[in-house]
Amino acid sequence: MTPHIRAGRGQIAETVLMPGDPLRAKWAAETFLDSPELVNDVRGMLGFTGMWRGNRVTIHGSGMGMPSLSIYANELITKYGARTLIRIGSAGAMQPYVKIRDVVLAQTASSLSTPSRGILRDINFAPCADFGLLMAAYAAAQTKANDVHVGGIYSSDVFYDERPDLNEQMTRHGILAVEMEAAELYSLAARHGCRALAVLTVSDHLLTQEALPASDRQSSFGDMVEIALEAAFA
Ligand SMILES: O=P(O)(O)O[C@H]1O[C@H](CO)[C@@H](O)[C@H]1O
Ligand SMILES: O=c1cc[nH]c(=O)[nH]1
Repeated sequence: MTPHIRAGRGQIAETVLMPGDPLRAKWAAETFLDSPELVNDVRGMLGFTGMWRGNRVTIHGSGMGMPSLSIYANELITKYGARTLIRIGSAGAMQPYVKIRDVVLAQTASSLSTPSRGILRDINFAPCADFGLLMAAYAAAQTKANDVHVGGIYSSDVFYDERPDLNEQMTRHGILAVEMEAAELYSLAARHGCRALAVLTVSDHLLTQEALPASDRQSSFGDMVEIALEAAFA
């Protein structure tokens, strides 16, 4: 047990999928895992452990934003022995050729800052995905219906950004999409020698202002979950 996770030590798998939304964790566990067991509900943050094709997997919410993800990822890694952490999140497209429901594999995650900044200080660390997971996810994505893009994303501290110039620079520098957790996940994984990847589904478009409803973000991003599971156990 930790301050934020009530699971016993053996109840968390070495492979953890992390959506921001706890109800996406519930939907994904009930849809894709055999015999999913609820292992956490502290503060309403849901975690489930079950089996996928004979492999043990935990699907645990991260909450929104890097400080929240940092709490759960730290505890999952240091107290429960998680070794492979794959974020399954929604994102806002920042390029005209990236469409709603496309999948984005985050090769790198730029940010203005992360919770790890306190440790890294003046180091302009470049958080990046595990290459093996990235390659396996790209291969898995070729078998799915939606288009896949691989490249840099932007992990923002805010959803409602009042600096349009910032998004313009991200778009100008080829950033594919914005979300709010991957940079800290990659930094933590690097520090603890774990594998990490963010597999994202485009739910919003910053250039066209399209946006999917909350119900779709919660329970319709199946390709992303399958890609994450296939990559984890490739
Ligand atoms: O859908 P999730 O995984 O929560 O991810 C995205 O959605 C939230 C904002 O709506 C942020 O957490 C952002 O990163
Ligand atoms: O952080 C996020 C997530 C989804 N859509 C956005 O526009 N931003």
